[in-house]
Amino acid sequence: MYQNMSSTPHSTTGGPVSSKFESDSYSKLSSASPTAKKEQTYINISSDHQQDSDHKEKPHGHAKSSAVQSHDPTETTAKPERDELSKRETNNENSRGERITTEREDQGNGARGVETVTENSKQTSKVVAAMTSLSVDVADDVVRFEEMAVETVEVQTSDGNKPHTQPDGVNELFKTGMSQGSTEGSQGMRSQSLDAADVMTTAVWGVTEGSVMTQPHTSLSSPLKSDHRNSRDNTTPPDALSTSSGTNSMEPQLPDILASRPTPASLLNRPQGFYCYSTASKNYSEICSSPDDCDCPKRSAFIFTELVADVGGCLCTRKSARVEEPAMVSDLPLALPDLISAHHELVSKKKQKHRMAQKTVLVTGGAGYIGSHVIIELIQDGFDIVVLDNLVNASMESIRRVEKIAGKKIPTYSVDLLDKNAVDDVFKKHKISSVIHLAGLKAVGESCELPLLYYKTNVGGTTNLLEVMEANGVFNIVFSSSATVYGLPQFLPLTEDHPVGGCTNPYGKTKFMIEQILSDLCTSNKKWNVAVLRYFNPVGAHKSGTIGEDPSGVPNNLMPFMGQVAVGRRASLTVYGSDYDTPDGTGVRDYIHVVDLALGHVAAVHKLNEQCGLKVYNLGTGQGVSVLDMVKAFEKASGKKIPYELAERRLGDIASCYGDPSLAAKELNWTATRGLDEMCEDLWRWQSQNPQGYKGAEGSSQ
Ligand SMILES: O=c1ccn([C@@H]2O[C@H](COP(=O)(O)OP(=O)(O)O[C@H]3O[C@H](CO)[C@@H](O)[C@H](O)[C@H]3O)[C@@H](O)[C@H]2O)c(=O)[nH]1
Repeated sequence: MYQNMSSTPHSTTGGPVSSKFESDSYSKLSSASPTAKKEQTYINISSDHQQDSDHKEKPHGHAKSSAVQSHDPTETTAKPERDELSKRETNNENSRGERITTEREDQGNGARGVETVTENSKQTSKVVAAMTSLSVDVADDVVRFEEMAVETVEVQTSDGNKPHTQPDGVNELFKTGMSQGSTEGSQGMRSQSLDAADVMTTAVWGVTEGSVMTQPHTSLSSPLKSDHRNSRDNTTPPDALSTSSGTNSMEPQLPDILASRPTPASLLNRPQGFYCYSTASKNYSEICSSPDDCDCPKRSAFIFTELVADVGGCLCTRKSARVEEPAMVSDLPLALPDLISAHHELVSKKKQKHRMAQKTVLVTGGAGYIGSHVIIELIQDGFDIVVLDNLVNASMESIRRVEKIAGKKIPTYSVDLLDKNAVDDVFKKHKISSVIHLAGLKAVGESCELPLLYYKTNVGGTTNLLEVMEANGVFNIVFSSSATVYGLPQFLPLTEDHPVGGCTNPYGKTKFMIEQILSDLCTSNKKWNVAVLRYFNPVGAHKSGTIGEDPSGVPNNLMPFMGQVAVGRRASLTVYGSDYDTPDGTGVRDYIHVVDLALGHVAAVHKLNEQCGLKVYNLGTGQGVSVLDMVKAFEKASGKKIPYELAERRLGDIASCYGDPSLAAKELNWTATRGLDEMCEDLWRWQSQNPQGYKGAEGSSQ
C-alpha cells in the first residue's frame, strides 16, 4: 500500500460520494410508506460513447432528490412529465469512460413499474437498471453503502434496435454493497467494484423471479452496518436482524425491506453477512465478503458476485456487445453453485490476464540505492518486477537482498541502456506495463569533467529506452528527476511551476533535457503517460538494515559520508560552508527517507494507469534542515560523535533548497511520513550492519 490511499468511494454516477449520510434523507427513507411518493434511479450503461448523441437530445435538469444522492456534480432539472412520471436525468462517465445516464422517476401512485427507456444505439446494448436509493456514510473509517438496490429490468440491444426483456426468471437483481472498513480494505473492494456503474459492490442480495419488487427508499443499513468487517465471523443473534428492538427506530430494518419481496424467511435466522439468492435453488448462500486474499470456500461465491458486478449485471447482458464469452450468460437461472463454477474459471482467467497486462514494472537502475527500495515497495503493492541495470554503480548483492526481503525472485538483466537490442530483448521477454526509469550517472563533479559521458549515458540511454518502449507499445514511464532542475531557487519552497533549466552542471542539465524530451513526447502522442518525480535529498535505508546507499569511492553526499565517519571509515566530516544565509550558516536541504521516496514511485505508477498524460511532482518533505541539524540527529541516532570541520563552500552549492510536496499529496495521495530521527536510525542500522556496504557481503558480485 502506498501512503494515504484514499478510501473515497465513487457513486454510481461516477462522481465522488457524499461522506455523510444526511439525517434528512434518512428520516425520509424511514418514513416512506408503500403509498408514499417513490423514486427510482435508472442507470443506462453503454459500452462506448456512441450514445452521446442520444443523450444530448434529452433535456438535463437541476433538481436533486434528497433521498437519492446522485453524487453527480451535474444537478438535474425536471423533465417534462409523462403521465404521472416525472423523470430527471444526469449524465456522467464511469472509470472506463462509459457513458452513464441516470434517470430518476417519481411515481406518484406508488406502483412499481419498469419503464423501458427507448433510446438506443446502433452498436451497443444497454442495461437499464433501477436504483432505489443510495447513501454513503463514511465514519470511523468505515465506508458503507447504506443502500444500493439495483433492479435490473430491461435490456436493450442493437440488433433490430428492439428492446429485449431479460431472460425469464431474472427480472430482478437486487444488490447492496458496502466497502470494507479499513482504507486497505476499501481499496481491495474498489478493485472488485461494480465498475460498470463505478460503485463498490460486495453483495448480491437476491436474484428473484417474478415481478419487480416495490421497495424504494428503504435502507439496508441497520443489519449490515454494525460491523461489516467481522461479518463472516459474526454470530449476531438472529433477532438482531429480525426485530427492530434495540436499534435506531429511524432506521428501516431488514425485515421491513424483505417483507415486501419474495425473500426466504430463513435469511432472517442467518448471522450477519452477505447472501446471494438463487432462484434455482430457492435458497440464499452466504458469500465471502473479504477482499482478494481470502481462500475460504465462500470465496468462489464472492467471485460470482464480482462477476455480476463486473458487467453491471451479467445476468442481463445476454445480447450485450460487452459480453465476450457466451458462457457468462448461459441458461439462467442456474443453481448458484453451477453458476459459480461456470464463471469461476472465466473470472480467474480474466483476472490473470488483467494482472499480466497491468502489473509488470520494469525498473531501470533497479540495483541501485533508490531502485532497490522502489522494488520492495512495488512488490509489496502487488506489482511484478523486472530489473535492468548495467551494474556500473550498483551491486547484484542488493538484488539478492531485495529478493530475500520480498520473498521472491526478481528477473534481473545486466544490460546497458545504450545497448538498444538488449533492451528490446527484455521487452520481448516480459509483458511490461510501465517503466520506472532510474538508471543514469549522478555525480555532479564527474559530470563537469566528463560531460559527454553524461549526455551519452543519461540522455542517449533514455532516448533508447523510450524508442524501445514505443516499439513495444509501452507508454507509461516514471522518470527519476531531481530538484537540481530548479537551479538557483527564485523562491522557497520550490513548487513544480518554479522556473526550470538553470542548471549549473551537466548532470543537472541531463535531467532537465530528459524532462523536455518526455514533455515533447507527451505532446506528440497522447498515448504517453509520464510522471516526472523531482527528488530532493533521499537518505536513510530499509528498516531491515540489509539494503542502503553504498556509493563507490568517496561519498559526494552528506549522509553516506557521515555514515562512513560513524563506522570509522573516514576520520571526520567536512562541512562545506558555514556562512550561508541560513539559521546556522550551513546549507539547508529537504531530506526525504528513501522508503517514502520509493512509495512515491508506487503512487506514481498508479497515476500512470489513470492515463494521466504528463505529470510533474516534487518528492520531498517540505522541511528545510541544515547540515549541522543532520549532524546532531545522526549523533543521536547512532550514539556516535561525528567530528567535523567547517570549510569553504563547495563549488556549485546553494544555501537552501526545499520543496513544496503538496501537489503529490493532492494528486498522488502521497506524503512523506518518516521524520529525521527515523532517517538517521535507519541509515545507522544499515551502515553499522554493513560498514563496507555490499562489498563486505559474502557472495557479493562487487
Ligand atoms: O561532505 C559533505 C557533503 C555535503 N555537504 C553539504 O550537505 C548539503 C547536502 O549536500 P549533498 O548531500 O551533496 O546533496 P546536494 O548537494 O543537495 O545534492 C543532492 O540533491 C540534489 C537535489 O537537490 C541532487 O541533484 C543531487 O544529485 C544530490 O546529490 C549541502 O549543503 C552540502 O554542502 C557537506 O557539508 N559535506
